[in-house]
Amino acid sequence: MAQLSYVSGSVGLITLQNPPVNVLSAATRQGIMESMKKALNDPKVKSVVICGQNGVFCAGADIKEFGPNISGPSIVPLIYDIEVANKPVVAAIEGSALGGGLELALTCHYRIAHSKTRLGLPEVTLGLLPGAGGTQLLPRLIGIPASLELITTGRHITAAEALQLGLVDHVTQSDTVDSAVKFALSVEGEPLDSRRISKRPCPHLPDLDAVFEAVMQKARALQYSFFAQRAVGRWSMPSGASWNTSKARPVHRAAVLGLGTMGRGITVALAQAGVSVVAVEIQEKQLNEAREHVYATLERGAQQSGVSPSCANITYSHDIQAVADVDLVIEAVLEDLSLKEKVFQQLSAICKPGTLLCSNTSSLDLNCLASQTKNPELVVGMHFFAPAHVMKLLEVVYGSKSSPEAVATAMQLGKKMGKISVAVGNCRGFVGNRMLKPYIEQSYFLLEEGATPELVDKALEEFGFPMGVFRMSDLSGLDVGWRVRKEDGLAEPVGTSGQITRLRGGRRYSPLGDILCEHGRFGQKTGLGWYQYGRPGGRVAKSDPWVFNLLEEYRARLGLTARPIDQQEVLERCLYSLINEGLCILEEGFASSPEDIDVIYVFGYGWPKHRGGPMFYASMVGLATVLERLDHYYRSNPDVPSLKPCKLLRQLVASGSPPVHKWKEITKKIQNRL
Ligand SMILES: C[C@H](O)[C@H](C)C(=O)SCCNC(=O)CCNC(=O)[C@H](O)C(C)(C)COP(=O)([O-])OP(=O)([O-])OC[C@H]1O[C@@H](n2cnc3c(N)ncnc32)[C@H](O)[C@@H]1OP(=O)([O-])[O-]
Repeated sequence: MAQLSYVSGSVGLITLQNPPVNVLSAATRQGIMESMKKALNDPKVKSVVICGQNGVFCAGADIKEFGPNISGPSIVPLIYDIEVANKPVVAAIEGSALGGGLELALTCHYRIAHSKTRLGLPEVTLGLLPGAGGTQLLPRLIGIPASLELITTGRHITAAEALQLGLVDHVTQSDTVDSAVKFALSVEGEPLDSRRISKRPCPHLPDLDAVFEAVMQKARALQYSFFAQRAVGRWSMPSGASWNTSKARPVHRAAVLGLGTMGRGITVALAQAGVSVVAVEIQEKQLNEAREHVYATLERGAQQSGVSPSCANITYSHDIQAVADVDLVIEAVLEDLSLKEKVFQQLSAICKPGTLLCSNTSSLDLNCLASQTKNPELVVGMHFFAPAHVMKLLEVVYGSKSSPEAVATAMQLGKKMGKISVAVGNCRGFVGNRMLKPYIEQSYFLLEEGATPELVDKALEEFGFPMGVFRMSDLSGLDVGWRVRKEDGLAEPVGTSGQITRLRGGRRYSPLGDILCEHGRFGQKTGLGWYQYGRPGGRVAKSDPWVFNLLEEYRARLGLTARPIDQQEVLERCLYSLINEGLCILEEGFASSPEDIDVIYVFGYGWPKHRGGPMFYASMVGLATVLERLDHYYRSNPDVPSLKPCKLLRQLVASGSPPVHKWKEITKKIQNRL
């Protein structure tokens, strides 16, 4: 499970051979030990290179071996013997170097990594800590803060980040083993003491407590998120109805109406959950494309999970009558209120009594849809997030007439589909999208005042979002928001009046997004948005001089003077306005707990899990600080109501800023007064 060969005359090449990912099983450890001994005792060998077969270095200890009776040589003395070797040992790292695999590389004297390698110490995701020296070697190599972050999050890093941290000595784009052999030849005979990491003193960190506190804060956030994710299942409605007083109905057959992107994803998710699906699409071409797309997606999913595809669960039809005998319908037609109202009228007439009628709408008023039916108590929203068969979050939206049984049924179906279902009220945008509005609004205002999309996105991505607001908007499509703003009468085409106005109904408004759309810049789908992507459908965002020129002309035309804006201001204005909106939602009773809001943002909007969620983060920053900063920004932007601190925030601060799990009492008091 490890083989020694001789290359370039004096290099002993040890190849780990335990497909597919060269885990350190007993036989592999035995093979490494024997090969290393042979190489070190062979006078012809002047240096050693360790690599992995199949383009993977090593995925760590063999998890299948975990248990009381691990056989074979222990891993710790094995890798220690490498470090004390009197010939240079070079790790040729490609594919993955994870856990014990990275620890093996750390005991080598040098590390050469291919540019596509992923490295990390993921033990914490297995409930372990690195057990082969990683906790001692890593801090001595890259320092305590970076080591703590890698060990406590278990995240994988790229070769580029590893090089930047000093974790590897060289990154290659060519053949990794060749590069490592050449490197080994170049260091033969060099002194090795300075290359033995365990010999280095552990770095002294003056603010070690603060660093550990930051780690503890992440741990607290992850633990909070763990429990919040479970708390949302104990939902309640303003009427007092709740999860333990409402009985869900069984759903054996469900229909999906409208097989666009969302309808297809919902069909896949239902089929994968073992629910029999009637997939209905009136346009023949769209129906056929959907059938192929769903089949291919199920096939791919089956290959990954090893479960047989569930296509037998799905029947397709272009006739809405096909939904007559299902238990529940999920409508996913175009986001157009009048069209949806017509559909709900038809469904109410066609479906058997007791059928639940659900809409996948992302922000339209559920009460309008319910009012088109004979049984408005059977209407709820099931707001999925694209791609619907992947994203974990499901907002279950109750209208004013939705029955607790209908909510319980939708919540249970969501859970059966592998979703994290959160019950929310029927305000505009529900919870997630409603909070997104001030977040995006502030990002536009920051551009007007001097920021660039790159600066804003960098601040948000360093905070932990997978994508900053502008890259995210380019991904989801700028035309989506543009359509809503036009329907709301906000997006006036600049061409007509020639004037650019920045007030709508007495409130500050930025038409920057509208201007991009008027130029056909919808984001990735058109290849141009806040960034350029090379071609329609391109994924790699590159700065676009056109955007910088637009911002300069725009500011000049409006007499705006750009000022320096730092990352802290970006975070405060984007995140605190979002947090404030979330507190308004709590105050108005459209979410029943701060945990609901945090779970929605972590699982639906990319909020970094190690920061707990907007509400938890606000409590960590300090509610008094959030209040003070919002007051500050509102004073200088009185025409931006989303910066005005809400009553609940003031009440919480006045009550001594209690921890998140104690907010409910105060929220109830305010709601009762509403
Ligand atoms: C001492 C030390 O301090 C401590 C104590 C430790 O080291 S603890 C261990 C720490 N290491 C890990 O946590 C790494 C876990 N693995 C991965 O993250 C991924 O595998 C991968 C490396 C990124 C490749 O992903 P992939 O998508 O290309 O392939 P795959 O489908 O995932 O995996 C391909 C096949 O390899 C199996 N496999 C992968 N890693 C394994 C491991 N560490 N042990 C046993 N089997 C493993 C996996 O089950 C699958 O097998 P089968 O199902 O086909 O029979």
